[in-house]
Amino acid sequence: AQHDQTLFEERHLRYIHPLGKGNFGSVELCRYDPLGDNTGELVAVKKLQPNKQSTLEDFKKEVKTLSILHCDYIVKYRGVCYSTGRLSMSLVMEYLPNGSLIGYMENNRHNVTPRRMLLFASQICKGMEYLQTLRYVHRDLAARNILVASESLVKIADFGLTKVIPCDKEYYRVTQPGESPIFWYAPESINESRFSHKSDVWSFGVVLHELFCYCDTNSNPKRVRRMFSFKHPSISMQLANILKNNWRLPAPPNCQPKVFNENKFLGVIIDDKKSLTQNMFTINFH
Ligand SMILES: CC(C)(Nc1nc(-c2c[nH]c3ncc(Cl)cc23)ncc1F)C(=O)NCC(F)(F)F
Repeated sequence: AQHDQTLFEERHLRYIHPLGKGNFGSVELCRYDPLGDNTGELVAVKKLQPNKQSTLEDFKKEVKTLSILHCDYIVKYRGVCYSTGRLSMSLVMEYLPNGSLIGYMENNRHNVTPRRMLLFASQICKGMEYLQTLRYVHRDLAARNILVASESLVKIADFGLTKVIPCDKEYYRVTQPGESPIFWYAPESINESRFSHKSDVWSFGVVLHELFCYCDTNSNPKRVRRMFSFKHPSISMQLANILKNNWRLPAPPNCQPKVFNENKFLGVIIDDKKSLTQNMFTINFH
């Protein structure tokens, strides 16, 4: 039978070091080295950490989701690795050495121009537009979940919270919201645990803010974010209230007027009536 490229044998998977903890699992850098001569390729391996929130079922859904996504702006699925005895499985993805957008923006602050930020934003938009055509809602769109493939390419990653919108509805209601990143949540997600393409558009607006703040957690967003970072009923109630009173994220420091003016990002309110790419293309890139 033709060799299955998506099946990784555990015995050839060499652990190198941890990459980080995502939704429902930890991701490690490994080298898949069947020849045993260190010429194998580097891969990011996500191991399921079964706990109260996450189950093998959820993990299998995440694997299934990533395996059918084929888009330049989404981290590539490489395959799965079943551990001996098939007690658990791991998700194997391409490894991008530049890491997440947060670290990249902090380390490359001086040579990332607003033009490059807009390029990154438009790529995230196209990745999200692709997800939307398949009726997927990411639910955790944030700069920490964007990977930098090169100085001119970023990719969306961490599909641990991604859900498919049922055909007869326009939104997905979450039953037991776990540790929620409420700073990135649209009002209806905070108040009713409702998620849709529109709530992804809202999160995209927060990612724009992160981008134009160079993902600098020390600027005002840090104070704002610290107010909302931990999930606490009164905190999410507070956030819901000030959003209801039309508070919005302040302009990023030294952000040009053409990008942010009158409390509107990029000259337009990120209009949740349109798809992400339409939003992006109503913004005239210079
Ligand atoms: C949970 C995990 C591991 N965290 C990190 N991944 C990588 C990291 C660096 N290179 C990578 N290549 C592939 C993948 Cl899946 C992750 C990385 N670098 C730093 C991280 F904290 C992650 O998935 N974060 C979302 C992402 F950064 F990927 F958008």
